[in-house]
Amino acid sequence: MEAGPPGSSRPTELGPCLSGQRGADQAASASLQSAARAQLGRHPLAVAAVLPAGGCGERMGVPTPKQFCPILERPLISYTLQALERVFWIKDIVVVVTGENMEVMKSIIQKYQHKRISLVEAGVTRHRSIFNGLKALAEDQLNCKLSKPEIVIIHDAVRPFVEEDILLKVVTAAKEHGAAGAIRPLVSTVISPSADGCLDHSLERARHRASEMPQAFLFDVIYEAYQQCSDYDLEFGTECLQLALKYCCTKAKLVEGSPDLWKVTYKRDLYAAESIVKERISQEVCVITDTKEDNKHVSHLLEEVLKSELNHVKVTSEALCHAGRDLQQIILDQCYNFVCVNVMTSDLQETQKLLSILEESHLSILYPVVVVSVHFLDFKLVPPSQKMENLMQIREFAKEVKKRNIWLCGLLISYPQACEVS
Ligand SMILES: Nc1ccn([C@@H]2O[C@H](COP(=O)(O)OP(=O)(O)OP(=O)(O)O)[C@@H](O)[C@H]2O)c(=O)n1
Ligand SMILES: O=P(O)(O)OC[C@@H](O)[C@@H](O)[C@@H](O)CO
Repeated sequence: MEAGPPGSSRPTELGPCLSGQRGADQAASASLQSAARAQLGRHPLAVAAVLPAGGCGERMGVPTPKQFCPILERPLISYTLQALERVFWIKDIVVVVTGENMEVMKSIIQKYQHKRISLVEAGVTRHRSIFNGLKALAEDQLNCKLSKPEIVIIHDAVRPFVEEDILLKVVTAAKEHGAAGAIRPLVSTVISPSADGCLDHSLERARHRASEMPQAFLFDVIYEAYQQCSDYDLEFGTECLQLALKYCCTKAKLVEGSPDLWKVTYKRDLYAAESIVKERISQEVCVITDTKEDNKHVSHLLEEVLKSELNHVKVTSEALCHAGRDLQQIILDQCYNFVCVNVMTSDLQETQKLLSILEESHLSILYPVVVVSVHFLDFKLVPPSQKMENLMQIREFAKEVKKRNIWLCGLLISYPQACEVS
């Protein structure tokens, strides 16, 4: 489906979403969903989200608008979309992008299989972009699948680390108060300069807070506020909560958020975001083996060593022959790191089987999957050079699977048969 004509607010819905990827999230979200039902009332509220993503990222200092800058070779905005997609009670996600970035956005949705996304054209300021997103939800257009929600979440597309619990808190608070927004303690003290560039006064830091996102509103409140909004506010304003207060006399409920709600603004924020993503996907390692006794023995030893070396990481062992059952569950639980154990063989059959399973699972669409093909060989029995030929195949393999975001490497370990590995 094409996006609406330039400048229109007619949205477009694009792209199916990952099924497997969401398995673990469904389990995790189930408890929150029941909490949501309890807090949002017996008849689940119609909740939609508007993600302003029409900026140029001037402070980032790079040609690419920061929402499209890569984190682990995947655009930043895709992480935010994934975070919102994990929340099953958000029925529509309206992404507001400039006309020139519409095609880029559509390709991101297609490549990462995002779902429930509608695209709307941005305005020249953030408030105008948000207003365009709200119009798309307000205008009951016969040919579009969007309908006016009771509650609308507004969340900057460059705040990727948003969790379901803060979304539920601001939506629940907005249902009661008409508006709600996440806040964080100030890190620096706010001061007010005088005309001559000297300190006029400073604000008491403990009595003030930083306004973050997500924010949530009764749709009619925030839509009315934007319709009443002055051009000055649309041009220079930075705070949606203030619009609800100024134009609808609605005092937003302030909700303490987690430290992860920060906005990617400067280049350093991209590096920080990438290290957070890396840390999150490095929480589990799965040692894969076949059922040969030797392999099972070595993989068990390897598992114990990894557990002791990576004591904060969950290490599991699985036999590849149970792939249909156990490995799929491990994949659903979002393990992205695999060690494939091969004892006394340099052939890659087991590793190839694992790679096929991983490719079929689409696990690597959203995050890179790391596979280490470990080969324990007795160099006295067979000279390494002969075995190295086989293992050199792994380089060709690695080039091939890298195209599907699977990072494969090989490890050759001397494993003298004479001694028992204790
Ligand atoms: N005309 C605009 C300007 C900003 N935004 C979006 O509003 C969010 C927060 O704004 P900000 O961090 O200021 O983004 P930029 O305006 O892109 O950054 P800069 O001010 O450094 O140019 C971002 O997701 C940005 O894409 C938008 O939708 N439309
Ligand atoms: O001013 P910026 O466009 O960088 O940021 C916009 C908002 O994210 C920012 O004003 C928050 O404090 C929430 O309102």
